[in-house]
Amino acid sequence: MSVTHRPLVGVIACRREIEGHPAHMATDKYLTALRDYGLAPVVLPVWEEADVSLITAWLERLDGLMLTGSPTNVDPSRYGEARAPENERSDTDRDAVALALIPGVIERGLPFLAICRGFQELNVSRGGSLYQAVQKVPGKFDHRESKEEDKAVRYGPSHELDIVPEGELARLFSGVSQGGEGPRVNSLHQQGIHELGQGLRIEARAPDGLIEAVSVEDAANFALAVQWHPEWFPKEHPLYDAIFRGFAEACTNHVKG
Ligand SMILES: N[C@@H](CCC(=O)NCCCC(=O)O)C(=O)O
Repeated sequence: MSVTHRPLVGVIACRREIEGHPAHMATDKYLTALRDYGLAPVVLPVWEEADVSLITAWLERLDGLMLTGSPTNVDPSRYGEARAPENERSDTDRDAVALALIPGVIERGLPFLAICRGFQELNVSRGGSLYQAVQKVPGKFDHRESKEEDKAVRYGPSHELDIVPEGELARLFSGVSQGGEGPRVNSLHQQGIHELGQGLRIEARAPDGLIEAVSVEDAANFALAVQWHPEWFPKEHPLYDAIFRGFAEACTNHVKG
Protein backbone atom coordinates (compact mmCIF):
# COMPACT_ATOMS: atom_id res chain seq x y z
CA MET A 1 0.00 0.00 0.00
CA SER A 2 1.56 3.32 -1.00
CA VAL A 3 1.97 5.80 1.87
CA THR A 4 0.97 9.42 1.26
CA HIS A 5 3.97 11.55 2.05
CA ARG A 6 2.63 14.54 3.93
CA PRO A 7 4.59 17.77 3.53
CA LEU A 8 6.38 18.78 6.74
CA VAL A 9 5.17 22.19 7.95
CA GLY A 10 6.93 24.06 10.75
CA VAL A 11 4.61 25.79 13.22
CA ILE A 12 6.29 28.39 15.40
CA ALA A 13 5.70 28.00 19.14
CA CYS A 14 5.05 30.60 21.81
CA ARG A 15 6.85 30.62 25.17
CA ARG A 16 4.64 29.79 28.15
CA GLU A 17 5.12 28.53 31.68
CA ILE A 18 3.32 25.25 32.28
CA GLU A 19 3.14 23.95 35.87
CA GLY A 20 6.15 26.10 36.76
CA HIS A 21 8.26 24.93 33.83
CA PRO A 22 9.28 27.01 30.78
CA ALA A 23 7.53 25.52 27.76
CA HIS A 24 7.08 25.93 24.01
CA MET A 25 3.42 25.81 22.96
CA ALA A 26 1.20 25.92 19.86
CA THR A 27 -2.56 25.74 20.22
CA ASP A 28 -4.40 22.81 18.69
CA LYS A 29 -6.51 24.64 16.08
CA TYR A 30 -3.44 25.57 13.98
CA LEU A 31 -2.07 22.03 14.11
CA THR A 32 -5.45 20.38 13.45
CA ALA A 33 -6.12 22.60 10.45
CA LEU A 34 -2.75 21.69 8.90
CA ARG A 35 -3.36 17.98 9.60
CA ASP A 36 -6.85 18.13 8.06
CA TYR A 37 -5.43 19.62 4.85
CA GLY A 38 -3.00 16.71 4.41
CA LEU A 39 0.06 18.34 6.00
CA ALA A 40 2.34 17.14 8.82
CA PRO A 41 2.74 19.92 11.39
CA VAL A 42 5.84 20.07 13.59
CA VAL A 43 6.14 22.63 16.39
CA LEU A 44 9.30 24.76 16.31
CA PRO A 45 10.61 25.81 19.74
CA VAL A 46 11.64 29.43 20.29
CA TRP A 47 14.71 30.71 22.07
CA GLU A 48 15.92 34.29 21.98
CA GLU A 49 19.41 32.98 21.40
CA ALA A 50 18.36 30.74 18.49
CA ASP A 51 21.44 30.61 16.29
CA VAL A 52 21.62 30.41 12.52
CA SER A 53 22.46 26.68 12.57
CA LEU A 54 19.10 25.98 14.23
CA ILE A 55 17.16 28.15 11.78
CA THR A 56 19.02 26.59 8.85
CA ALA A 57 18.39 23.04 10.09
CA TRP A 58 14.65 23.71 10.06
CA LEU A 59 14.56 25.54 6.75
CA GLU A 60 16.51 22.81 4.97
CA ARG A 61 13.99 20.14 6.00
CA LEU A 62 10.63 21.90 5.98
CA ASP A 63 8.14 22.04 3.09
CA GLY A 64 6.33 25.04 4.55
CA LEU A 65 6.09 27.38 7.53
CA MET A 66 3.17 28.72 9.55
CA LEU A 67 3.54 31.66 11.92
CA THR A 68 0.58 31.45 14.31
CA GLY A 69 -1.35 33.98 16.29
CA SER A 70 -0.66 34.72 19.93
CA PRO A 71 -2.05 36.97 22.66
CA THR A 72 1.48 38.38 23.01
CA ASN A 73 2.79 41.23 20.88
CA VAL A 74 5.89 41.89 18.83
CA ASP A 75 8.17 43.95 21.08
CA PRO A 76 7.76 47.61 19.94
CA SER A 77 11.54 48.10 20.10
CA ARG A 78 11.60 45.90 16.99
CA TYR A 79 10.03 48.79 15.08
CA GLY A 80 11.66 51.60 17.02
CA GLU A 81 8.82 52.55 19.34
CA ALA A 82 8.29 52.76 23.09
CA ARG A 83 5.74 50.39 24.61
CA ALA A 84 2.21 51.80 24.77
CA PRO A 85 0.38 51.36 28.09
CA GLU A 86 -2.16 49.07 26.40
CA ASN A 87 0.65 46.80 25.19
CA GLU A 88 0.94 44.40 28.10
CA ARG A 89 2.29 41.11 26.80
CA SER A 90 5.45 40.20 24.91
CA ASP A 91 7.38 37.09 23.89
CA THR A 92 10.92 38.06 22.92
CA ASP A 93 11.88 34.43 22.29
CA ARG A 94 9.11 34.21 19.71
CA ASP A 95 10.12 37.55 18.17
CA ALA A 96 13.72 36.38 17.73
CA VAL A 97 12.87 33.12 15.96
CA ALA A 98 10.05 34.51 13.82
CA LEU A 99 12.17 37.42 12.57
CA ALA A 100 15.05 35.02 11.85
CA LEU A 101 12.86 32.50 9.98
CA ILE A 102 11.04 34.92 7.66
CA PRO A 103 13.98 36.02 5.45
CA GLY A 104 15.15 32.40 5.07
CA VAL A 105 11.69 31.15 4.13
CA ILE A 106 11.37 33.75 1.38
CA GLU A 107 14.95 33.24 0.12
CA ARG A 108 14.37 29.48 -0.14
CA GLY A 109 10.96 29.82 -1.82
CA LEU A 110 9.28 27.88 1.01
CA PRO A 111 5.47 28.22 1.20
CA PHE A 112 4.58 30.56 4.05
CA LEU A 113 1.30 31.29 5.83
CA ALA A 114 1.25 33.88 8.62
CA ILE A 115 -1.75 34.45 10.89
CA CYS A 116 -2.52 37.39 13.18
CA ARG A 117 0.67 37.86 15.20
CA GLY A 118 2.49 36.15 12.34
CA PHE A 119 1.02 38.76 9.95
CA GLN A 120 2.40 41.50 12.19
CA GLU A 121 5.79 39.76 12.44
CA LEU A 122 6.07 39.70 8.64
CA ASN A 123 5.36 43.43 8.47
CA VAL A 124 7.97 44.23 11.14
CA SER A 125 10.51 41.91 9.47
CA ARG A 126 10.19 44.11 6.36
CA GLY A 127 10.76 47.37 8.28
CA GLY A 128 7.11 48.19 8.85
CA SER A 129 5.46 49.34 12.07
CA LEU A 130 2.35 48.49 14.08
CA TYR A 131 -0.45 50.32 15.78
CA GLN A 132 -0.13 49.07 19.37
CA ALA A 133 -3.77 49.75 20.16
CA VAL A 134 -5.88 50.06 17.02
CA GLN A 135 -8.94 50.95 19.08
CA LYS A 136 -7.26 54.22 20.01
CA VAL A 137 -6.59 55.25 16.40
CA PRO A 138 -9.12 57.82 15.16
CA GLY A 139 -11.41 56.33 12.52
CA LYS A 140 -10.47 52.72 13.23
CA PHE A 141 -12.75 50.03 14.65
CA ASP A 142 -12.02 48.18 17.85
CA HIS A 143 -10.72 44.91 16.36
CA ARG A 144 -10.44 43.07 19.67
CA GLU A 145 -12.49 39.94 20.21
CA SER A 146 -15.79 40.02 22.04
CA LYS A 147 -15.74 39.14 25.73
CA GLU A 148 -18.13 36.27 25.07
CA GLU A 149 -17.14 33.04 26.81
CA ASP A 150 -18.24 31.02 23.77
CA LYS A 151 -15.24 30.64 21.39
CA ALA A 152 -17.65 30.07 18.51
CA VAL A 153 -18.76 33.66 19.04
CA ARG A 154 -15.24 35.05 19.60
CA TYR A 155 -13.94 33.36 16.44
CA GLY A 156 -17.13 33.92 14.48
CA PRO A 157 -17.50 36.46 11.64
CA SER A 158 -16.84 39.99 12.87
CA HIS A 159 -16.42 42.34 9.93
CA GLU A 160 -16.46 42.41 6.14
CA LEU A 161 -13.30 42.12 4.14
CA ASP A 162 -12.53 44.22 1.06
CA ILE A 163 -10.31 41.99 -1.09
CA VAL A 164 -8.04 43.84 -3.53
CA PRO A 165 -8.92 42.75 -7.09
CA GLU A 166 -6.37 40.72 -9.05
CA GLY A 167 -4.17 40.04 -6.02
CA GLU A 168 -3.06 36.69 -4.58
CA LEU A 169 -6.02 36.48 -2.20
CA ALA A 170 -8.45 37.36 -5.00
CA ARG A 171 -6.83 34.61 -7.10
CA LEU A 172 -7.32 32.09 -4.30
CA PHE A 173 -10.87 33.15 -3.52
CA SER A 174 -13.26 34.34 -6.20
CA GLY A 175 -16.39 33.94 -4.07
CA VAL A 176 -18.36 36.74 -2.50
CA SER A 177 -20.99 36.43 0.16
CA GLN A 178 -24.67 37.12 -0.57
CA GLY A 179 -25.56 40.54 -1.92
CA GLY A 180 -22.16 41.12 -3.50
CA GLU A 181 -20.60 42.15 -0.18
CA GLY A 182 -17.14 40.91 0.73
CA PRO A 183 -16.71 37.81 2.88
CA ARG A 184 -16.81 38.30 6.65
CA VAL A 185 -13.84 37.34 8.83
CA ASN A 186 -13.22 37.01 12.54
CA SER A 187 -11.23 39.61 14.47
CA LEU A 188 -9.17 38.99 17.62
CA HIS A 189 -6.42 41.55 17.68
CA GLN A 190 -5.51 44.82 19.38
CA GLN A 191 -2.59 45.60 17.11
CA GLY A 192 -2.40 46.10 13.35
CA ILE A 193 -0.25 47.33 10.47
CA HIS A 194 0.54 51.04 10.66
CA GLU A 195 3.41 51.60 8.16
CA LEU A 196 3.55 48.86 5.53
CA GLY A 197 6.85 47.00 5.31
CA GLN A 198 8.99 46.99 2.17
CA GLY A 199 8.06 44.60 -0.62
CA LEU A 200 4.65 43.74 0.80
CA ARG A 201 1.51 43.92 -1.33
CA ILE A 202 -1.82 44.80 0.27
CA GLU A 203 -4.34 42.02 -0.41
CA ALA A 204 -7.31 43.09 1.71
CA ARG A 205 -8.57 45.75 4.07
CA ALA A 206 -11.25 46.01 6.74
CA PRO A 207 -14.05 48.54 6.15
CA ASP A 208 -12.17 51.05 8.35
CA GLY A 209 -9.19 50.80 5.99
CA LEU A 210 -6.99 48.73 8.31
CA ILE A 211 -4.78 46.36 6.30
CA GLU A 212 -5.99 42.79 6.90
CA ALA A 213 -3.91 40.74 4.44
CA VAL A 214 -0.62 41.12 2.59
CA SER A 215 1.53 39.01 0.28
CA VAL A 216 5.28 39.16 -0.35
CA GLU A 217 6.06 40.75 -3.73
CA ASP A 218 9.38 38.96 -4.32
CA ALA A 219 8.27 35.55 -3.03
CA ALA A 220 8.78 32.65 -5.44
CA ASN A 221 6.03 30.65 -3.72
CA PHE A 222 2.85 30.99 -1.66
CA ALA A 223 3.55 33.78 0.84
CA LEU A 224 0.34 35.11 2.39
CA ALA A 225 -0.23 36.79 5.74
CA VAL A 226 -3.65 37.54 7.22
CA GLN A 227 -4.79 39.38 10.34
CA TRP A 228 -7.80 37.14 10.98
CA HIS A 229 -7.93 33.44 11.97
CA PRO A 230 -8.59 31.13 9.01
CA GLU A 231 -7.54 28.10 11.10
CA TRP A 232 -10.89 28.33 12.90
CA PHE A 233 -12.84 25.46 11.26
CA PRO A 234 -11.62 26.37 7.76
CA LYS A 235 -13.74 23.74 6.00
CA GLU A 236 -16.84 25.60 7.20
CA HIS A 237 -15.77 28.95 5.72
CA PRO A 238 -15.11 29.24 1.94
CA LEU A 239 -12.46 31.96 2.27
CA TYR A 240 -10.57 30.17 5.05
CA ASP A 241 -10.85 26.91 3.07
CA ALA A 242 -9.42 28.58 -0.05
CA ILE A 243 -6.41 29.82 1.95
CA PHE A 244 -5.62 26.40 3.42
CA ARG A 245 -6.15 24.66 0.07
CA GLY A 246 -3.75 27.07 -1.58
CA PHE A 247 -1.16 26.66 1.16
CA ALA A 248 -1.47 22.86 1.18
CA GLU A 249 -1.11 22.71 -2.61
CA ALA A 250 2.03 24.86 -2.46
CA CYS A 251 3.55 22.67 0.29
CA THR A 252 2.71 19.51 -1.66
CA ASN A 253 4.30 20.90 -4.81
CA HIS A 254 7.38 21.82 -2.77
CA VAL A 255 7.74 18.16 -1.75
CA LYS A 256 7.55 17.09 -5.39
CA GLY A 257 10.34 19.52 -6.12
N1 LIG B 1 -1.34 39.96 20.08
C1 LIG B 1 -1.56 40.51 18.75
C2 LIG B 1 -1.96 39.41 17.79
C3 LIG B 1 -3.32 38.85 18.13
C4 LIG B 1 -3.42 37.36 17.93
O1 LIG B 1 -2.57 36.71 17.33
N2 LIG B 1 -4.46 36.79 18.52
C5 LIG B 1 -4.57 35.36 18.62
C6 LIG B 1 -5.18 34.94 19.93
C7 LIG B 1 -4.99 33.48 20.27
C8 LIG B 1 -5.10 32.54 19.05
O2 LIG B 1 -6.18 32.35 18.48
O3 LIG B 1 -4.06 32.00 18.64
C9 LIG B 1 -2.63 41.59 18.75
O4 LIG B 1 -3.33 41.71 19.79
O5 LIG B 1 -2.79 42.28 17.74
